[in-house]
Amino acid sequence: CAMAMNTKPFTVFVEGNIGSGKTTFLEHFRRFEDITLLTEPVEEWRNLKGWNLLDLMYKDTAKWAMTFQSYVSLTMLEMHQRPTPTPVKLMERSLYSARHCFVEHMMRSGTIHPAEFAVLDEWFKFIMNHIHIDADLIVYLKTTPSVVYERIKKRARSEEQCVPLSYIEELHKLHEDWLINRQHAECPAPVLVLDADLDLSQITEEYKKSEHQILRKAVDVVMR
Ligand SMILES: Cc1cc2cn([C@H]3C[C@H](O)[C@@H](CO)O3)c(=O)nc2[nH]1
Repeated sequence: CAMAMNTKPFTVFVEGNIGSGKTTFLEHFRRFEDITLLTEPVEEWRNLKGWNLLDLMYKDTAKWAMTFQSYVSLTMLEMHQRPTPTPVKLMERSLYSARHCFVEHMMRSGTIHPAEFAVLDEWFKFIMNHIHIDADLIVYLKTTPSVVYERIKKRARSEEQCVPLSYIEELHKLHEDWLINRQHAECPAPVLVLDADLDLSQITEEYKKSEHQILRKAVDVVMR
């Protein structure tokens, strides 16, 4: 059903560690015509005018992490701002996980210089204070670091093969601080936690739990 352009879509962020199954989760909703799926623009990060920023970041993190996260945040902002013709919009990750998980980790681990962190943080604060970001629900694909570490090995995305378990564990803790302990207030959306350790066969039940909640909200938005 066409969306009256004056109402905002019910916007869902799908968040979780590397290898937690976000893309698989989003693809589960591909069949619904009333939902717009915005998957992580990894291909844009892999080819910005011929430069593979993702690979550069993993290969020489100290040199390229700031540049990479700066571009990731720009692509995220573009996705947040992209007009959505459907009542529901599902996004893979967000400006919030960019700042509170990835940039935060890079600052704490000393991967980026405090001056670089300060610049990224000023951009984030400016956006938070001047641009309205829709956020109605966060689906958190909660995983155990060792489980996703094995998946990353199996998935064998070339740039990630040197990712150590310690990085996955630190990213997990930052997701928990943000989504379970709610240590950051900019994104007040409720969090639906799914057990994403489940393997593909079992996880359909978990998806059904979120599907009901998301689609019911979509009906509310359309009927508003
Ligand atoms: C918002 C955001 C997403 C994101 C992904 N990544 C990395 C993790 C994975 O290896 C790959 C695809 O998610 O990109 C990152 O380093 N920083 C990020 N920030």
